[in-house]
Amino acid sequence: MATSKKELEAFISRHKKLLAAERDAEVERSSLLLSGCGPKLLEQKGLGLNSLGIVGVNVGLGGKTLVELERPAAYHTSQVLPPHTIRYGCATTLPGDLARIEENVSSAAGKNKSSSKKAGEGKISTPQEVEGVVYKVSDTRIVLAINPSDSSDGLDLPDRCRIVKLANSVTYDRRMDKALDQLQKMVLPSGEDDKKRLEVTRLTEVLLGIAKPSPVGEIGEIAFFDDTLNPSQREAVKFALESPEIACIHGPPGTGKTHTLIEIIRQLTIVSSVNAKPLRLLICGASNLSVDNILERLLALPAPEKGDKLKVTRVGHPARVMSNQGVLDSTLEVKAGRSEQAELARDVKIDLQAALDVLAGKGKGAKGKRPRGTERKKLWEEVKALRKEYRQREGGVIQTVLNESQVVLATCHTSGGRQLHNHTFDVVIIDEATQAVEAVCWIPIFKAKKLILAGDPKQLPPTILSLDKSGRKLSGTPLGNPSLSNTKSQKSIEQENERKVNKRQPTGLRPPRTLETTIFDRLEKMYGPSVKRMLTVQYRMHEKIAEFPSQVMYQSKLQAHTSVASHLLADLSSTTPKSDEDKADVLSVPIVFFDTAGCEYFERVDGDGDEGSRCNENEAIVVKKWVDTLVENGTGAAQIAVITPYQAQVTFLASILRPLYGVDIEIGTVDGMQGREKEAVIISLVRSNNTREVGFLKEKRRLNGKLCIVGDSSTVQHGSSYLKAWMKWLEENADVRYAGLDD
Ligand SMILES: Nc1ncnc2c1ncn2[C@@H]1O[C@H](COP(=O)(O)OP(=O)(O)OP(=O)(O)O)[C@@H](O)[C@H]1O
Repeated sequence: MATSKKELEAFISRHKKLLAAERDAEVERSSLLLSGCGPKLLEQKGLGLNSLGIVGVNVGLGGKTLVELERPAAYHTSQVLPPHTIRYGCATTLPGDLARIEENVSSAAGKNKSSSKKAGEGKISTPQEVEGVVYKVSDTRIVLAINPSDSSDGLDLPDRCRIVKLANSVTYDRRMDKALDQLQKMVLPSGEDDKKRLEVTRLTEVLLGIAKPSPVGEIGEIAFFDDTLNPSQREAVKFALESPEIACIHGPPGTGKTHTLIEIIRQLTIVSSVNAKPLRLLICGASNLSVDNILERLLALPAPEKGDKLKVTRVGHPARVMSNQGVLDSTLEVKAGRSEQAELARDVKIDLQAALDVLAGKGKGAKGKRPRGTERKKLWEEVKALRKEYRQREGGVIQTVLNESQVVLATCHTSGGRQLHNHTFDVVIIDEATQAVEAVCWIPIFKAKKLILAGDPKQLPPTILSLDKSGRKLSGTPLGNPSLSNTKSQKSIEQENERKVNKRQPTGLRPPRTLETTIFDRLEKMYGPSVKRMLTVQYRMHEKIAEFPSQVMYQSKLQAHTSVASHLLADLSSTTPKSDEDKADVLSVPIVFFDTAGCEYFERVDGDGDEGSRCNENEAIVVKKWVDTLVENGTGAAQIAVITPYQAQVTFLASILRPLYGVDIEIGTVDGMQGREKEAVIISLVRSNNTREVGFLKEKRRLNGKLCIVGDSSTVQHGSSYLKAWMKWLEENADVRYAGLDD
């Protein structure tokens, strides 16, 4: 099926076009928001933070200037930052949002100011404004990294400032474009120079259909480290070890995808019948969270009986604010800081910090006065020279740490940074590959000979903004999975899925229709089911709860492990039924459906709901009654989570539940949930919505006890065919109850 030159061209140019469209959409969205809103509204929308003070200007890795901001007590009663969306990492694996520090001015003035400039344009607008990438965020502090070159003519920040989010990193980030350029030069060299510089690996050829995957090598029996692995996990490990170039691991929620990856990592890093020498691995994830998840599990492994503990280094910033110490100690930054060579760099850093302090008016006897004029210029010259020296010394330390690391972990995007520039690896593993756009996956792929992808193509694809004129994703596919977007019954969805799987003929290299087509999807289409192994035992839900998703999305292949298959709330030692009736009706039923059809519980659009956020108060009251019943029967509030698709409903539910149950009970939208394990989950559907995914399925937590759905089957079934089928299934399989509030 060797891919033709024309097909390669079409594939790469389509990717470039889609990325450019995505960037335009992001810039347009940011500019619209910034020009249309004053500071107060921006803060309310989570796009700005007002009245901040600068608490530090420090030097970070790479000699970057790190500006730290907090809410000074003088302007605020609470130091805690209000809710906001300014992030230092996002779903598409980028490093952090682009934000601007500017003077805190009144609403009207701020509005004009913001509108004067488009997001992502230029760097420093006036001496009072500076743009940077969000480097770290905690509850009380936000840190921006300003590029050395951007601050080289002097940082002169206002005393009272604010931050506005200019854009997600997609807007300004070029690493993905660079990866596509590199791919193009590799496979479509325009001259001898390209040919000489960029050697095409067998892996690249296989990924693009230029060459077929090499035959799988038989490796015989494997001595597994983890003897609790189930047969599908063992098979996935074996497949990943014996595949010469690519292996995809399909892990539906709770099937132990991470568990399996950890075994693969352990196997690859030892000498065995498969590897004559321990291999060097690059482990990437679509998000910082996914990378940290693997890192935490690797750190928790027992020390090996013989030999050294695995040398693991995390490049980039751990996502969790409360990251455990082990995670922080594994970061390149901390490791580099602790090495002996670091002493040398440290001296320069101290001088550099001192010079920056003088510039910020914090020098000895400066009393807050910043040097001006020629003195300032001279100091900046000094800072520049010190920075250069620091970078060189620090570079040496970093390379030493990385050269000694057998396993390096980073987001796909971060793996394209300067620190890993000349590093190569035997294997690259990309976790949550179904939530990353293909271009970002290529960044680490260039560094390796073999690729292992893990993910679940049935869960939400990467978030894409670019829409065509008719409001559809660029271009072609309506929102969601095409197979689910027409009205079909559950049976026909199942049959169609079955047919698709059986009939699927491998295809050649096709240009993607949208950025939602991930590399995982594409390889499956290109090479058929033989390119992947699926994990088929889930450890999170009662078998009845998992039945519908298993049938519709996983061809009924998903089974519940015996530890969860029949687990009910009644099995918990903490639950104490009020009566035999409650024991049977409340604690021993896996799925309850409060169908509000006919009750006329109308939803309403939230007051300032420009995003059309909706709320259904009566439905919320049904939820509350059920929470009350669960708690009366001994279920702890901390064991309960309430999920709903709409922020307005979250707010209303919180207003009636928090006064009674405090912060223990978790209430949130599917995306915003914390991921703690819960025994009982309640879903408030509010109305028909077009998510093709039923919220609880995306849950990262254990949901083994009980699921309760509150919704109007007659409205909801007008949503996607998936929801329609789910409603039907619930009517037939759940314990359907009348949701009237007459009493
Ligand atoms: N072989 C196994 N034996 C016992 N428990 C297991 C096994 N595999 C996985 N589990 C348990 O299943 C749960 C899910 O595992 P894990 O977090 O690895 O899954 P995952 O597929 O990565 O999850 P996610 O849905 O978050 O992607 C965990 O509680 C884990 O301990």
